[in-house]
Amino acid sequence: MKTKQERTRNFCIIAHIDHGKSTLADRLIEKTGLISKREMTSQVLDKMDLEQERGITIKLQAVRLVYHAKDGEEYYLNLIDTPGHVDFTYEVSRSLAACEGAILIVDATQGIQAQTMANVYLALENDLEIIPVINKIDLPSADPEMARREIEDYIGLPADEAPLISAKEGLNIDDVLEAIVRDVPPPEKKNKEPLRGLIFDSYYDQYKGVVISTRIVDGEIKKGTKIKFYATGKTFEVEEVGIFTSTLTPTNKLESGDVGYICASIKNVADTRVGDTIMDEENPAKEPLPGYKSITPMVYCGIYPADGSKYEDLKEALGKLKLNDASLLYEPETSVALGFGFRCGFLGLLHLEVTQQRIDREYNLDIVTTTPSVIYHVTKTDGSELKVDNPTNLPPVPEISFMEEPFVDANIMLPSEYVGAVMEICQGKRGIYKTMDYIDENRVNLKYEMPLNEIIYDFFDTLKSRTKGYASLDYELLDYRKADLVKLDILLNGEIVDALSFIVHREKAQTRGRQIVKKLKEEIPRQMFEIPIQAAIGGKVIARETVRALRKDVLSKCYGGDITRKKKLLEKQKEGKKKMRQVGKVEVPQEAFTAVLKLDE
Ligand SMILES: Nc1nc2c(ncn2[C@@H]2O[C@H](COP(=O)(O)OP(=O)(O)OP(=O)(O)O)[C@@H](O)[C@H]2O)c(=O)[nH]1
Repeated sequence: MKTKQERTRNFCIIAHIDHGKSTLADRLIEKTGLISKREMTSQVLDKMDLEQERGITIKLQAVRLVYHAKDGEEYYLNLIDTPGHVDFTYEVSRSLAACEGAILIVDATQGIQAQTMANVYLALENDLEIIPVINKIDLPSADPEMARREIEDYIGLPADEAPLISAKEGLNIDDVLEAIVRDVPPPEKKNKEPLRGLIFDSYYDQYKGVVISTRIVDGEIKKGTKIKFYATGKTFEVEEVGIFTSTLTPTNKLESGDVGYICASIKNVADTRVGDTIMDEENPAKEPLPGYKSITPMVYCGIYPADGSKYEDLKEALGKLKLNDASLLYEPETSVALGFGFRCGFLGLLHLEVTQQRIDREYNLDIVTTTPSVIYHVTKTDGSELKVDNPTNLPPVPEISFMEEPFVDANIMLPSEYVGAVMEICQGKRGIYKTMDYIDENRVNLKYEMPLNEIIYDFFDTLKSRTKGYASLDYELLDYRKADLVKLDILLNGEIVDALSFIVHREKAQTRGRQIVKKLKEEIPRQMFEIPIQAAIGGKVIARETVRALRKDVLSKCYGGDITRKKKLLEKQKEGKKKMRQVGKVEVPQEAFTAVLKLDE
């Protein structure tokens, strides 16, 4: 009879988006009988509504499965879910650090994609045993041989015995479970050492306070243990420990090798940083677990209530979102054009979009967001340095000695026929070509170094549309580089609209300026007076359009006509007005603030 620890496997599933991670997780859960098929709503692991709708995994979750293997033993399989998007790379890496093995799903119709590789590298960095699995073999266009070849040739993993499965139809799922038992090493047991637990996730629960997901690496933890978090230095007394089944199930203790949860009346998720080490306050380990990083947002924008009187509601909504999202930053800011609002920091564009949608949907608030910005490093002529995430805070030009912008390493995987088109896009975005390798005879991996501020303007959408959706992208921050950057202001009726200013490379300022004034002309309705729309750099106008004045009284059409029609027209106008922002004398529709983000290059 094997010990409990010999019968434990900690693993996660890694894949490119949409290759079937959540679907396979569901099948594994179903097969091991944790939840009966009838009870199962689809995709248990993706708990948040929005995640289900967008088909992406945002919050990490873990679950313990009990599997009766063919060798007659009963195994405890701890499945740790990982978020599936580039914005959450650090969280993925910490989840992987909680495991000994990873199932690598490759879609048999698509082969290896950018995030397949990004995830493989993360798994290798964490010394995980990788088990390749080829999914979607039920589809007529599936080519399992191609997927196998790519796994062997490009990743360098033997794939002869890779299970060929259909997660959707539940085909060959047993092969995956057996491979986990056979190939993933059991956790090392180090019960005698002082406690060290890795935090790989946490969320706020109304009744229990913060619930921490942890992998106990050394020692043990139980109710009453006084714990200390290494990075934040905060101390708490443990109230409950347990494991994740379909709910939280309390246990007496968690010990070395276990994956489970801890509650300790913690009020603030920011005290429980992903990657931090849980220690025993009375018997602290000498060193924390490796790999802790405090993550900083890369993309910033202003968020304002569309209706100024809803400021307090927006504040409350952000506060609640922050309860479960330690990486969301916000602080009050004011804008001349938009009034009172918040400057918010995000891990990336997807994180921004998801937050925007949650405010809209869960809190039913109409918001206006300003142009997203990256963080620029500015060195002033007096030698001082500052970081600027809001164009409005850029010092006057004569005070700036030079500016630096963040660059990323971008990996783009695509069918070779689109190489020309993609190179053109990258070059247009100031990309610097590095290498091109063949994944197989039809697909290539292109590497570029690119300014992050170009990626946040529509790069991903352009890439997808020019490659019929076949290109996949992954990027990570590389360094900061000097660049000739300028602040582009937009003036309406001669006044700068601060919410529309942004920082751009000088070479692109002219084109962008022209595009924006043109777009704004389409968005801004004619008013009683003529409205000049100008783009300017440091007071010098580089582009201009004019919205001509309304000449006729709109109501004149109905003059003497029937009164209901007139009323309707007035009501319609009133409704239209609600969505308008008053900027100086000019009424600007809310959409205008975001329309400038979607410019065709
Ligand atoms: N035909 C077929 N479709 C599948 C199979 N597995 C998954 N799918 C479909 O592929 C799509 C993506 O599957 P998910 O499981 O949501 O993918 P995912 O990798 O979890 O995606 P993220 O959570 O965004 O990372 C869904 O529409 C699934 O129904 C399969 O074996 N066969």
